[in-house]
Amino acid sequence: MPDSGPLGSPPPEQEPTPPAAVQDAAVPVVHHVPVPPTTLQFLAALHPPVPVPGPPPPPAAASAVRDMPAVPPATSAVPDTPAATAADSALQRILRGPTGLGTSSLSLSRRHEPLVPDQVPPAPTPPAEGRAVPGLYHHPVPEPDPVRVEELSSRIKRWAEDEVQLYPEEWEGQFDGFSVGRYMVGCHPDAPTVDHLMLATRLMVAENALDDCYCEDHGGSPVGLGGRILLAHTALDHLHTTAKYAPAWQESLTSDAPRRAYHSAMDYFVRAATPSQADRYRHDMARLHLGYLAEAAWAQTDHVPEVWEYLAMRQFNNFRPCPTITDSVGGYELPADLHAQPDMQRVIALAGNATTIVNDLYSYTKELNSPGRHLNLPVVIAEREQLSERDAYLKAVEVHNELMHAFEAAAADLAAACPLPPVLRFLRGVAAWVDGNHDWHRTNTFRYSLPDFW
Ligand SMILES: CC(C)=CCC/C(C)=C(/C)COP(=O)(O)OP(=O)(O)O
Ligand SMILES: [Mg+2]
Repeated sequence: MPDSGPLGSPPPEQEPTPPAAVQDAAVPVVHHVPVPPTTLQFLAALHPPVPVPGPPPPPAAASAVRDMPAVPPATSAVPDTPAATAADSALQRILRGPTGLGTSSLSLSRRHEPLVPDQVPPAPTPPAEGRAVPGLYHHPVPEPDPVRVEELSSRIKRWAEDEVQLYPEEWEGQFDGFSVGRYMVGCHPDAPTVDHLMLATRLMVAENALDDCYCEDHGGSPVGLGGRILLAHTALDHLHTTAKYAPAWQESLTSDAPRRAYHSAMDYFVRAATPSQADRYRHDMARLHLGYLAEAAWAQTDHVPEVWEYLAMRQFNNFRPCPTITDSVGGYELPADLHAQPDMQRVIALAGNATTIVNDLYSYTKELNSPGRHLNLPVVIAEREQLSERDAYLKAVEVHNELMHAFEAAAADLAAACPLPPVLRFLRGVAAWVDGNHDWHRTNTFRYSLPDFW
């Protein structure tokens, strides 16, 4: 059980205690008054200019690269097409934090209470290093709050080591290098407390533990994956069975690191979230597991899918379960019927797809150097469309950019059509997750490096 740290917050059995979320569970009716269309004029910018480190000077050869936009300017969004400009301005109008009486709790820019209220503000943290993929459409984000990052990093490590015995000593460096604290602080700027951030962070660690240990390079294999994944899934979606067989299932939940992590992280989450938020998460994890199985089936037969088939698999083997808990982490609830709307489902799918192709681009060299053939979008495009590695990679950047623009356009349309406060806040939360995810990939030079294509 982690202690609650200097915040002096209650132990996890009682925390986090977002009264709104609990109330929403009991009273699923949305009481927010619909905001008139003029809402858009009341919104403050979601993506204010943010200083980001300039890229290293491009090598002389870079000037020979045709059709590549200039390396992103040091502030604001990085547009790449005329369509981008239109979508940008629409999104910026819509995804702004509201102002005016009674709206402060809906604003991402309000962020959170200072951890130590009387402390003199520390000097601004210098931006972390790491180069963005040239030509990638993205939004730079402010440097994640270092005080929060430190607190969260230390608490998650205590959870990993003391509560779920996640890794043997020799993997500690990799755990630290993953920088999950920085990741989650950057992705959830509206989390009210570190306890709320811990919900997302435990789940993120658990999701990666299962991927590494069951599917990838920490003992994973496609052989027998279906059985292992199904049994691990019961840590999220419990087995209800007879008295004779229940104890064996219960015991299985402690039998390996992924299951210990899933079980514990879900236990905290269920106690903090509403039943429909927990069920949303289970559904998203079932999607994720389905994606792992398709990837494994193709790996077993060394099958390279067509590009669209790969994109379909990657829509399931996807970051989706992470942005879709943004309301639980923010201490409010997007009601289930609004979450289920087809337009919202499209926004979520596009956001998940853009974030996941970001991973394909940043992890490209890591995956090239791993044993066997590791599918990612550039690899599949190269194989299926008979392109050079470089041209395929650049084409994958274009695919990503189109997904990002589609996400932003769909979010803007939905915000205009349904400007309810929890919808707007959820959309802003998903957009913040998309941006934070990019920033974590860009800056995680321990894990990722870019290919030498520019
Ligand atoms: C939900 C979650 C965080 C799962 C982890 C696996 C996943 C769905 C990703 C999008 C990460 O992709 P990948 O397995 O390729 O990760 P690395 O490239 O090894 O970082
Ligand atoms: Mg990857």
